[in-house]
Amino acid sequence: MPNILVYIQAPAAVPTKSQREMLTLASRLGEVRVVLGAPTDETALAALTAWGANGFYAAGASCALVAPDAALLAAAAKDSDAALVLLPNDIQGREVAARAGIKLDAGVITDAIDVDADLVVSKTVLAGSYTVRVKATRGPALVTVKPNSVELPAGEPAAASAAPVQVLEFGEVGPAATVAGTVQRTASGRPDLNEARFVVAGGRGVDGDFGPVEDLADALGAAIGASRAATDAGWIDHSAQIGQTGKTVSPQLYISAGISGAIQQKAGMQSSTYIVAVNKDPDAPVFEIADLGIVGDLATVLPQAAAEIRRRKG
Ligand SMILES: Cc1cc2nc3c(=O)[nH]c(=O)nc-3n(C[C@H](O)[C@H](O)[C@H](O)COP(=O)(O)OP(=O)(O)OC[C@H]3O[C@@H](n4cnc5c(N)ncnc54)[C@H](O)[C@@H]3O)c2cc1C
Repeated sequence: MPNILVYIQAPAAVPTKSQREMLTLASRLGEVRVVLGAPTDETALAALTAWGANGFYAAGASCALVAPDAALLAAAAKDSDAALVLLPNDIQGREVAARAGIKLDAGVITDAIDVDADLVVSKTVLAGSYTVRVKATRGPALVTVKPNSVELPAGEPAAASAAPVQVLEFGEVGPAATVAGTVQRTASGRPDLNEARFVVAGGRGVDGDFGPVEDLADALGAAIGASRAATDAGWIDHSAQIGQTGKTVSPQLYISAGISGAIQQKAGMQSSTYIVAVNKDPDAPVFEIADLGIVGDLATVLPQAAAEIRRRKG
C-alpha cells in the first residue's frame, strides 16, 4: 500500500468538508498520514484520526506560513517515502505544493477532481470544459484537490483516539518571517464559498441590492458569490468574487442572478454540477451554459424561489 500524505493547513475540532474529502480520497488509496500546517490540540488530532489519519507530522517550530509549511511537507514526504501528497486547491495549498515540488523535484498537479489506484489524476482544464487524466513522472505527486470532488461516506466515522505525532526538524527555511498574531474572521454563519455545496451569485443586475441573493442563499443554506462588476461596485466584499481573477468554485448547484456570463466569470463556475441562470435578457451568454434558464427580473424570481424552498422545508 502506498504512503499518502494529506496537508491540513488549519486543523480544527471539526475538519472542514474539503479536509474530509482529501482524507476520504487518501484512505481509498493507501496508508494516510497528515502533515499539520499549524499547531493543534488532541481534539483536532482525534477528529483527523477518525477520518483516516494513521499518524501526523508536525514542525518543531510553529509553521502556518508557506515557506516553513513547504519545508515540513518536503521533509515529511522524504521521511514517509510518500507516493502521493494531497493538498487543498486554494492559494496557500497551491503555493505550498509548488514550493515543495521544487524541493522534491516532483510533479505538481492542480485542479484535481479524482485520483485512481494507479495514482493517475483526473483534473479539469479550460474553465471546466474538459477533464484530462495526468500522471506525475517524477517524485511523489503533489496534487491539489478541488472542493466538492469526493463523495463522503454517509454518517460520521467512529470516534478514535489521536494517532501519534512525529515532530520533524528541517532547519532554516528563510526568508525570515513569523506569525506575529492571529485574528479569527467573524463567522458569517454561511458556508465557506470555496467548498459550499450550493452557491447563489449576484452580478450587476442586482443593482446594488444583494438582499434577494442573500435571502435565497439563506433559504438554501448556500454561500454567496458575485461577479467582478458587483465587487468592483463595492456592493459586496472582493472575497466573494468568482471568476478568472476571483475564486473558482464547483458546487453541486450554482444559481447565477443578474450576471451576463462573460468568459472571465464562466472560468470560475463552469464546472458546477447544475447551473441555474436568472437574467432578464433572453440572449445573455450565461444561458449557453445553464442547465436551467429563467428569463425574468431577479427581484421577482429570487424571492419566489426562496419562499417555495422555505415552504417545502416546512
Ligand atoms: C482580465 C479580466 C479579468 C476578469 N475577471 C473577472 C472575474 O474574475 N469575475 C467576473 O465576474 N468578471 C471578471 N471580469 C469582468 C468580466 O469581463 C465582466 O465584465 C463581468 O463578469 C460582468 O459582470 P456582470 O455579469 O455582473 O455584469 P454585466 O455584464 O453588466 O451583466 C449584467 C447582467 O444582468 C442582467 N440584469 C440586469 N438587471 C437584471 C434584473 N433586474 N434581473 C435579472 N437580470 C438582470 C443583464 O441582462 C446582464 O446580462 C474580468 C475581466 C477582465 C478583462
